[in-house]
Amino acid sequence: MFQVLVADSMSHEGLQPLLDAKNVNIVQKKVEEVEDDLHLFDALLVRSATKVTESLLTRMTSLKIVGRAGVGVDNIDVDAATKKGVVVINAPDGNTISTAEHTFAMMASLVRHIPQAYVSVKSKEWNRNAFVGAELYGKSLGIIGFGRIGSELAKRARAFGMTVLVFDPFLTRDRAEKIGVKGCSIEDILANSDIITVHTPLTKETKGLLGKVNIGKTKKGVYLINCARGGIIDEEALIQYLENGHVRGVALDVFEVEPPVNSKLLEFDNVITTPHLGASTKEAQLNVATQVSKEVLHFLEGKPVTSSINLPTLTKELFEKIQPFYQLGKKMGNIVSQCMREPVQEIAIQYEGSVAELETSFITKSLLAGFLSARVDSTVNEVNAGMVAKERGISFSEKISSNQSGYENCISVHVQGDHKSFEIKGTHVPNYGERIVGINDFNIDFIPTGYLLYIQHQDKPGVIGRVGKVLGDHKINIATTQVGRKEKGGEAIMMLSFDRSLDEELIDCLKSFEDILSIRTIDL
Ligand SMILES: NC(=O)c1ccc[n+]([C@@H]2O[C@H](COP(=O)([O-])OP(=O)(O)OC[C@H]3O[C@@H](n4cnc5c(N)ncnc54)[C@H](O)[C@@H]3O)[C@@H](O)[C@H]2O)c1
Ligand SMILES: O=C(O)CC[C@@H](O)C(=O)O
Repeated sequence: MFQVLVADSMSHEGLQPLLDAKNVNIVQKKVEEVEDDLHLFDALLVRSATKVTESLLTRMTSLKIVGRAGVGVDNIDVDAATKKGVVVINAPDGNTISTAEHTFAMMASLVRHIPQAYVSVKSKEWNRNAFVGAELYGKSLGIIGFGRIGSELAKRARAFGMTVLVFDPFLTRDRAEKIGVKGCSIEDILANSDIITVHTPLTKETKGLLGKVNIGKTKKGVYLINCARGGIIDEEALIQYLENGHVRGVALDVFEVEPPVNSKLLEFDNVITTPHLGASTKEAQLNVATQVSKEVLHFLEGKPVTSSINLPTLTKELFEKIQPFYQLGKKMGNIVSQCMREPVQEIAIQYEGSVAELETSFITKSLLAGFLSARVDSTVNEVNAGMVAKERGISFSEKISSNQSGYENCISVHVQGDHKSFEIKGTHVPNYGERIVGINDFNIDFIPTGYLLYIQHQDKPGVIGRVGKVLGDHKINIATTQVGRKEKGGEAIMMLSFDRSLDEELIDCLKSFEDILSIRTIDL
């Protein structure tokens, strides 16, 4: 009999697949209430309230799977779960419509002062002049993060006659055109939107995305909305811009700390809030609970799961053989993503030599995960990478070729974007490790690890020396250097590695050199 702990409140109807299963016993209690029995549970189902920490995972010694009835898994220590061999699944699209509708409701409430007017009428006032609002019609809505929720919101905004501007590193021209929105840079969104709403996950890239600098670039009188995750809009900066009147109004469903009992934001009349209600509809809760219940049951019964966000389903033996290429693939994907910072439509992977005899689809997924994780968040991995890539309109293919690389094994990747393409080659040498041996037709040889600087430059005397001098002047120690060129005096590349990351100011200084064509930092 499998023991399943449902630790947060969940739709009873949605739990029916588990309740109906003859081999499952469900306990619906908070973690604190079953502290002594934690070691008995095979599965744990949560929403966002229960924090699935490393310590909780350690105490749940029989745990095999965690099911998150919702999208964000920021309340689950996925790395710790992965290390312990615990599968984490979520319900990625069950609450999309509810959250998009909630965001829309917040937007309408914000520009028409509905919450403030409600409170006023309830206090027996009848003050029509105090709540004159604005129409949504004809306004520009900037959507940052154009995944499931962002796209659903865009459809609704267009139906209201709004101009929709969208920023998402994954948005390709094709996808934008299909949905009828305008893909643009974040700078365009900041400068031209009347209302800006964020729909990204909370990652190290999106934390504070709307902070002191970026809010300062918005139109005076802008409205801001966050129904994604607290922290994407920096609360301290937001308070400053509310105080100086730059931001006209804010709608928040989520906060850096929830509940936000001590937050100064609650003191502003033009900040409207809900207590993380985006997904709180009967429909969404039924959807997400049903999705995770079915998946958990499948998993416990030994059937495949489709929405796992951490573990690959490989046998240990096969995994050991693939492991070195798996790692190499992930790093190559990550390098490509960081070098090619523009929308990508196609990723073509070619395998040559001994690696081609292995189950390459796993390496492909690992490579995609490396590529996507540099853009999405840490929850994209080899299990869901293919699905996420397709959702983002990125096609990928793999080809097995006869070995013409000159190496015992070789993985080549060609990435095609809207305006540019990028190529990289890697190999794994037994007892020696992984090497990147080609970039865009340049032969090179470096270990993909640490902090790297990829510089394209003219092959002229003194360029390498000048770079070295500036780094030296800033007390930056170069750990390794690799250079490559195709012909004397033509285009050349440098790959430098460091023990620590380089600051923006230094990169800007290097970029200003005449013979430097481009610079990319790569953090592996
Ligand atoms: N308020 C709620 O109750 C509630 C409910 C559901 C989801 N959420 C939050 O909403 C978020 C979005 O959900 P979704 O289902 O649309 O996820 P999604 O993965 O479909 O979409 C997220 C999008 O953000 C984009 N993105 C990532 N980094 C970016 C960056 N730096 N700049 C711009 N775009 C970036 C990704 O490319 C992706 O398209 C979730 O991560 C979750 O945290 C909140
Ligand atoms: O469980 C909830 O209600 C919140 C869910 C939401 O934040 C999510 O990420 O799916």
